[in-house]
Amino acid sequence: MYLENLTLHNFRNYADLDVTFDRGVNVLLGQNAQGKTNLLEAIYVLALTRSHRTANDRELIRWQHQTALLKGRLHRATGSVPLELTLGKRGKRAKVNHLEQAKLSQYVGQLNVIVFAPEDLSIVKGAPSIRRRFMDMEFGQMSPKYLYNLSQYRAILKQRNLYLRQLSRHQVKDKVYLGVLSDQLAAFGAEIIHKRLELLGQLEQWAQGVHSEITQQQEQLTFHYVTQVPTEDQTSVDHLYETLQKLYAQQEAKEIFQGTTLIGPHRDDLQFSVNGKNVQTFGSQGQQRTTALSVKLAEIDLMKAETGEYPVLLLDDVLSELDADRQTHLLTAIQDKVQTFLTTPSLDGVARQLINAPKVFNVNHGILHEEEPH
Ligand SMILES: Nc1ncnc2c1ncn2[C@@H]1O[C@H](COP(=O)(O)OP(=O)(O)OP(=O)(O)O)[C@@H](O)[C@H]1O
Repeated sequence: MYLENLTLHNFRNYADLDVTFDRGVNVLLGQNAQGKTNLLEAIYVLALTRSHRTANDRELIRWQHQTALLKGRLHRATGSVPLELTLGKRGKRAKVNHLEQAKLSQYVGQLNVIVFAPEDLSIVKGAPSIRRRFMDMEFGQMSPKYLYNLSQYRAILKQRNLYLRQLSRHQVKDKVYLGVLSDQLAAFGAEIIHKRLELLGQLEQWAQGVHSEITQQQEQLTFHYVTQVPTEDQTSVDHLYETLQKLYAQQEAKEIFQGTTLIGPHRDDLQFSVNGKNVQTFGSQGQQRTTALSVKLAEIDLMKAETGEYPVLLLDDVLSELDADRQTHLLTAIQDKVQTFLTTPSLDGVARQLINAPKVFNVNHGILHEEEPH
């Protein structure tokens, strides 16, 4: 799939933008703080209805304005799909084919994007919450059911934590209601863990191939999903469900004491190892970078396998973070395959030689000027 064009109205520092993209590589060139990342963010928001940089939608609306409008025509194998998203004070509205979608989860998944920014190195070295967010954002795009289970899980988790706090403060006594919430949480939690395991298994295979190629067969990358559910109970949704139920029963006193839910996919983690050693703790900077790059490139193939089409790739200033070999690997892997948006302060060195006929835009204070093709 690729994004044919984009119209923005009062999004970040873009008052009005109307631009047509290339189906190959689009380069956004410019000094600091001109709006390069804002444009990638706009594409990400058009795809997922939320930003990868902020949880506060207000920040996305141009200062001194009340609403932001994002529109894009998406090209899919089955035809063109107009997408529209309005962000306002009272929330957001999303349209597919000019039809308003009752639920945002019905909208997400039309346009699939993968973003790769320097912060993505934190997928490897950062806190577990970053890896959970990574799994949720990527798998949510591939599976509407995953997204649905996740939103149900989060809602019940909130209720359950509130109730555990009330129990711990002796404001309520009835544990039957806690049991009901635990049951529901176990049901949605089991679905989430099961899907994560399934998709991680596939992602691992793709990532192993890429990693081995980048390191000239010197390194083998492996994934390990870290959860309190023992491996032997991870084989089916039913097993996961029963085990989670048991764990909630066993840990009840502890959870009431702490006033929070200690077990479930919101506490799980993902571990990456290179040649059997945890790369988060023992890996060199280079190994961590290669791991992050392998995982990102693997996502492209996984998304194609799951959805039938390649996603759109957003590369935010990553070239400067990668050495020449890794840059070469990245750019050759995407050539003529994936529509790519790449921000950079300058297009010198490897990139200029490797990118085949890019469409280059100069970004200047929220205005785009297309460069004449070389
Ligand atoms: N809601 C908003 N309304 C208007 N302008 C905004 C808003 N949010 C951010 N900006 C402006 O957008 C600019 C930042 O743009 P962006 O983050 O895209 O930078 P960039 O071109 O990617 O540069 P860098 O290479 O430094 O990351 C800043 O000038 C900032 O003041």
